Amino acid sequence: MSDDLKKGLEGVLVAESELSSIDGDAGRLIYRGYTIEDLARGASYEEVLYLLWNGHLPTEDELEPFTDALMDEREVDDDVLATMEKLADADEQPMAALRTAVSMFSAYEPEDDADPEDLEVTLRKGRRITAKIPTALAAFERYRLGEEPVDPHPNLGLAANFLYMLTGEEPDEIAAETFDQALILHADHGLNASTFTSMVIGSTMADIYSAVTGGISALSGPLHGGANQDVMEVLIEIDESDLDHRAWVEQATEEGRRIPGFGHRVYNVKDPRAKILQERSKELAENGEDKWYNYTTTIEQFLSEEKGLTEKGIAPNVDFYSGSVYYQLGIPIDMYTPIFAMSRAGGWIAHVLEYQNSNRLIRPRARYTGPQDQAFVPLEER
Ligand SMILES: CC(=O)SCCNC(=O)CCNC(=O)[C@H](O)C(C)(C)COP(=O)(O)OP(=O)(O)OC[C@H]1O[C@@H](n2cnc3c(N)ncnc32)[C@H](O)[C@@H]1OP(=O)(O)O
Ligand SMILES: O=C([O-])CC(=O)C(=O)O
Repeated sequence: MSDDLKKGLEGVLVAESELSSIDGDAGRLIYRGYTIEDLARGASYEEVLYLLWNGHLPTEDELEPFTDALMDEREVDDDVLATMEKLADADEQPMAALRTAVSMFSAYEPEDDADPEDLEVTLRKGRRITAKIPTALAAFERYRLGEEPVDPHPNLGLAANFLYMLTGEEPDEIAAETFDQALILHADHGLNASTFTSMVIGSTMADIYSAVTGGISALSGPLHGGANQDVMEVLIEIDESDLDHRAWVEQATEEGRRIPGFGHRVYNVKDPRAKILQERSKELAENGEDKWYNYTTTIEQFLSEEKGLTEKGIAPNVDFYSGSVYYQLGIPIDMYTPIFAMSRAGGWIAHVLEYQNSNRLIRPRARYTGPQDQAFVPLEER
C-alpha cells in the first residue's frame, strides 16, 4: 500500500463526474458546463435539478411534466407531520428534524419492493425526497410557532412554495426570485463533504433515503453547511457587542477565533456564489434594513485587506453572504442550514446516481499507528 497519507483527502481524486467543476484559483463554478452566474440569472431551481439529474437543460415540453411530478409529490404523510409536531414540541433543531423526516419518508415510499440497483427507481425516489423536504421543513417551523402547517400552493414552484408554506403568505417577486437563486447556487459543488458522504453510502448500494440522510448529517457541521447559521449568529453578536464591528473582528481574530464563512478547501479566492449572494443582499438592503449588508462587506474588506487573508488564499465562501440574505427574507436563523440541505439534496441524488451507474465500493485505508504484538490478558487478570 502506498504510504502517501492525504489528511482530509485533500486533492485526492476518487471519481470522474460530469456534474460540476470548481476552478479554485479563478473562482469559477460550472454545473454541466454552464456557469453558475448564467444559471442563477436565467434558470429556475427546477431547471437546474433537471439539468443535474438528466444531463441537459429541459425544453419547455420537458420542464412542464417534470415540475408537475415534483408538485404532485410534495405532500408528506400525516405520520411525518405528527413527528414534526412532536419534534417541534421537544425543541429539536430543524436540521435534526429534517434528518428524521427524510428517514421517515422511506416508510411511505410506493416503490419500496423495487430492485435497489434500478437507477430509474432511485431517481424517482430522489425526486420524491426533493419534493417533500420543503413541506416537512415548513411544517416543522409552523408547529414551532404554534400554528398548523400550510398545504402546498397549487401554482407555486419549489422555492416560492416553500416561503409560502413557511408563512402562509405568497412571497413577493423579489423574495421568490432571490430564494430560487439561493437554491440554484447551493445545488451542487463537486465532492464536498456531504456529497462524498452520500456517495460513500450509495457505493454500498444502500438506498437513496440512507444516502440523503447521511448527506444531511454531514452538512450540519459548522465546518460545512452549518457555517451559514454561524455567520448570522456572529453578525448578531457583533451587533449586540459594545465594540464597533471592525474592532470586534480584530479582537476575535487576535483571540484566534475563526470567522465562519471564510476559507475553503478548494477556493483560494472569493467563492463565485458569495459574489452573487452579496449582490442579492445589497439589493434587499436597499429595500429596507442595511445593517447586515454593511457589516458583512466591512468585515470582508477588513479581513481580506487589512488582515491579509486574501494573500493567504482565505476568502468569503458561499455561507458568508447567504445568512444576511435569508435574514432579510425573514427566515429563522436555524433554518438556514436545512435550506442548504433542501437545495443540495438535488446534488447528492445526482452524484449517487452518477456513481452507482459504474459503482465501485468506496473503501479507503488508514495508516495504523497503534501498538503491535500486545499480549492478551483475560478480563479477570487485568
Ligand atoms: C458550504 C461550505 O462548506 S463552505 C465552508 C464553510 N465553513 C466555514 O466557513 C467555517 C470556517 N472555515 C474553515 O473552518 C475552513 O476554512 C474550512 C474547514 C472550510 C476549510 O478548511 P481546510 O481546507 O482544512 O483549511 P485549514 O483548516 O487547514 O486552514 C488552512 C489555513 O487557513 C486558516 N483559515 C481557514 N479558515 C479560516 C477562517 N475562517 N478564518 C481565519 N483563518 C482561517 C487556518 O487557520 C489555516 O492557517 P495556518 O495554515 O496558518 O494554520
Ligand atoms: O465544496 C466544499 O467543500 C464546500 C462547499 O462550498 C459546498 O459544499 O458548497
